Amino acid sequence: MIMLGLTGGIGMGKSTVADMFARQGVPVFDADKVVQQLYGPGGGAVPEIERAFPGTTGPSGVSRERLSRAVIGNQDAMQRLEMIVHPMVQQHRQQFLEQNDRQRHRLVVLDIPLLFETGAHEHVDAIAVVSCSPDVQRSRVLARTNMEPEKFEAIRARQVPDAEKRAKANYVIDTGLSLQETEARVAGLIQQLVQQNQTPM
Ligand SMILES: CC(C)(COP(=O)(O)OP(=O)(O)OC[C@H]1O[C@@H](n2cnc3c(N)ncnc32)[C@H](O)[C@@H]1O)[C@@H](O)C(=O)NCCC(=O)NCCS
Ligand SMILES: Nc1ncnc2c1ncn2[C@@H]1O[C@H](COP(=O)(O)OP(=O)(O)OP(=O)(O)O)[C@@H](O)[C@H]1O
Repeated sequence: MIMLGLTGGIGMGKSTVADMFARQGVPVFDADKVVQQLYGPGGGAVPEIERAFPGTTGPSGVSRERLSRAVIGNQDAMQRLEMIVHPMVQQHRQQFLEQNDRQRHRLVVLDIPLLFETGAHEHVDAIAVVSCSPDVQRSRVLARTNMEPEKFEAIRARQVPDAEKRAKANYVIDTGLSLQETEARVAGLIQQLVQQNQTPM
C-alpha cells in the first residue's frame, strides 16, 4: 500500500484536492476532520482543552473562535494545544492505516495540513503538495468568514514556507488552475502511483 501524504499551506486547496482523491475511490484520512470530531460535543479533546484554556469550550464542544483568540499569535499556548491534539490525531491515523491495509488498498491519501511541521512526512511513501501563487492563496483565505489579515499572517508564520514544501515534495499539484484541470491532474497522479505499486489487489 502506498501512503501518499497530502499537504499545503493555508487556503492552497488541500481539502478540495483531498475530495478529488476521495471521489476517485482513494481512501483519504482527513486530519482536520478528526480534529473537528475531537472538538465536537462530547469530543475526546474537549476536557483537556477546557483544563488548559478555561472558558474555550461549552455544551457544543470547543469554540474555535475563543480557542483561536487564546492561541493564535502565542507560541507557548499553541504548543500546549498541539501537545493535546496531535497525539490524538496520530492515534486515529494509525487506526485508519491498519484498516485500509487489511482491506488491501493500493493507495491511500493522508491529508495532513502540518505534514512537515509534525514530522509525519517521515512516515509516508510519497509527498504531494498543493500549491498556487501567494496572491491566489491570500484572496481565497481572506474571502472566508472569521478570517482577518492578522490571523492569516499569524497562521502562515507557523507553517513551513510553500517554496520549501514544494522542494521537499515528490509531486506538486497546481491549484491555480481551473477545478477541472486540477482534477484531471489528480487522476493522472493516481494512475501513475497505482501503476508503480503492482502488488495484487
Ligand atoms: C487554532 C485553531 C483553533 C483555529 O481554528 P480555525 O477554525 O479558525 O481554523 P482552521 O482549523 O480551519 O485552520 C486554518 C489554517 O490554520 C492551519 N493550522 C491549524 N492549526 C495549526 C497549527 N497548530 N500550526 C500551523 N497551522 C495551523 C490549518 O492547517 C489551516 O490551514 C485550530 O486550527 C486548532 O485547534 N489548531 C490546533 C490543532 C492542529 O494543529 N490542527 C492542524 C491539523 S492536525
Ligand atoms: N484548481 C483548484 N484546486 C483547488 N481549489 C480550488 C481550485 N480552484 C479554486 N479553488 C477554490 O479554492 C478554495 C480552496 O480551499 P480549501 O478549503 O480546499 O483549502 P485548504 O488548503 O484545505 O485550506 P485550509 O488549509 O485553510 O484548511 C476552495 O474554495 C476551492 O473551490
